[in-house]
Amino acid sequence: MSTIREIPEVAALRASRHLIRIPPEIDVPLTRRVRQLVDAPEFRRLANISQLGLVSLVYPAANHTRFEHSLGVYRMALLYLDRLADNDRFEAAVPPAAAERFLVAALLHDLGHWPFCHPIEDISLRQVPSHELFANSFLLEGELADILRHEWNIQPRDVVEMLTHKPADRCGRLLRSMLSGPIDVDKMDYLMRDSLHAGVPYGRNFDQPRLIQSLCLNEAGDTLAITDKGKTAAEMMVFARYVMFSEVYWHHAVRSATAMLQRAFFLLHPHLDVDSLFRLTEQPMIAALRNAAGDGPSAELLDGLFGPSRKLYKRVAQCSLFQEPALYERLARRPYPWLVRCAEQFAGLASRALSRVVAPHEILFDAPPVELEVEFQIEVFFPKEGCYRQLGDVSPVVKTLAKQQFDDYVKRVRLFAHPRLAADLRALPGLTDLLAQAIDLAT
Ligand SMILES: Cc1cn([C@H]2C[C@H](O)[C@@H](COP(=O)(O)OP(=O)(O)OP(=O)(O)O)O2)c(=O)[nH]c1=O
Repeated sequence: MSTIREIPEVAALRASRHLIRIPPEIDVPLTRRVRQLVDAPEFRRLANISQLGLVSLVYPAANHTRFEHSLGVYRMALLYLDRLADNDRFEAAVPPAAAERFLVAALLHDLGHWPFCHPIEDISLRQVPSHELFANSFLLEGELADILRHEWNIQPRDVVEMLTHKPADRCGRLLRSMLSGPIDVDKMDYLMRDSLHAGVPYGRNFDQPRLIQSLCLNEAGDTLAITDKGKTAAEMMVFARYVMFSEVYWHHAVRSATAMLQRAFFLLHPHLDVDSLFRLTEQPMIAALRNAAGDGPSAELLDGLFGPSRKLYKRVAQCSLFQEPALYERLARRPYPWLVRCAEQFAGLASRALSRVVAPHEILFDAPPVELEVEFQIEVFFPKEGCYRQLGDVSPVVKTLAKQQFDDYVKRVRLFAHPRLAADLRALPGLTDLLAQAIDLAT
């Protein structure tokens, strides 16, 4: 095999047999060695982990799995390679063997995800590994590792490196930007797929084929870029991501459910064996958490999420950076245990103000996590002028939505309370002072 187009999987893009169908009417071509990976237990596990976790409590059809998404990402990786195979600079920089490793890395990029991975990772507990690190145990040994070695002639360690390390060489940097960057194969699939299953148009409202058609290399030749033909599609993708965050991933009821799970996990984690817990699929993990909760405070939180009736905590107060910058700045990107202390202090103050017992777990503070989202920095090539410019410099939409603190626009600070308390707390005349006092006491 001497060219990218001769890679059997890229050639199979034009095949009419051995296809897996995924929504929306997309055929993913399978070669024998791809099927072997997809059928391996480490990959099958993803068929029992939902992509969006608690989002389905708000958007009931958002039940698609990491398995479906991974197949979508793999097909997207094939389309990227097929397009870039026409690019002389790409062909010169990326040998076919490296392109094959990229395909495998795209397919396996989510192997380390466990159920409800994002909310749990976001609270940054010492005992919780990153999902990228957790993937090592599924990638480096077992059936899947044997298939990589014997059927693909790929060392599992090289896939781990491609997914987790900052590469020093040009080829590595280029492939890495296709796996994790502003227009990576992951975002291209999940924005469309999450939007489709949630039943909203926002994440699908950009011209994917046009964007793929415009893929090229940046001026230095070590990162993915686009030509000016893809500029509008890229701007609309930035907007799609912004709206998906505000309407789906950071929807207030999704955040209520997220804050409930985070507090339950935080209360339980000293008694959990996280390594074996994270190997479970979704339903067994829920059962293990509820079992560990017994009749302690986390049981009520977990029951509201996973019990026979849905009882999400209600909003008592919320603000963005623009509404209340001082309050926002005090709560955003602070360590999670400190947010729990704020909630405990607020529960004490609220007990006095309402003259009834408010238990600490009945109050939840939710705020943007420490980790910031990826910035949308991408070069645009203007062939007529023969120059490259940053998309943010030629697009007011991107400048506003992506360059300047994407997180502060879409992620709010919120105070949630148990439904039996929320209305009374909202009616308290001194609520804002109570909030400020709780933060002072926790600091
Ligand atoms: C941030 C976030 C993402 N998600 C979903 C949206 C996507 O389907 C998926 C994205 O996460 P991943 O697939 O883990 O990818 P990522 O974190 O590398 O994403 P990005 O490149 O955007 O930084 O998780 C949530 O459900 N809740 C969240 O709070």
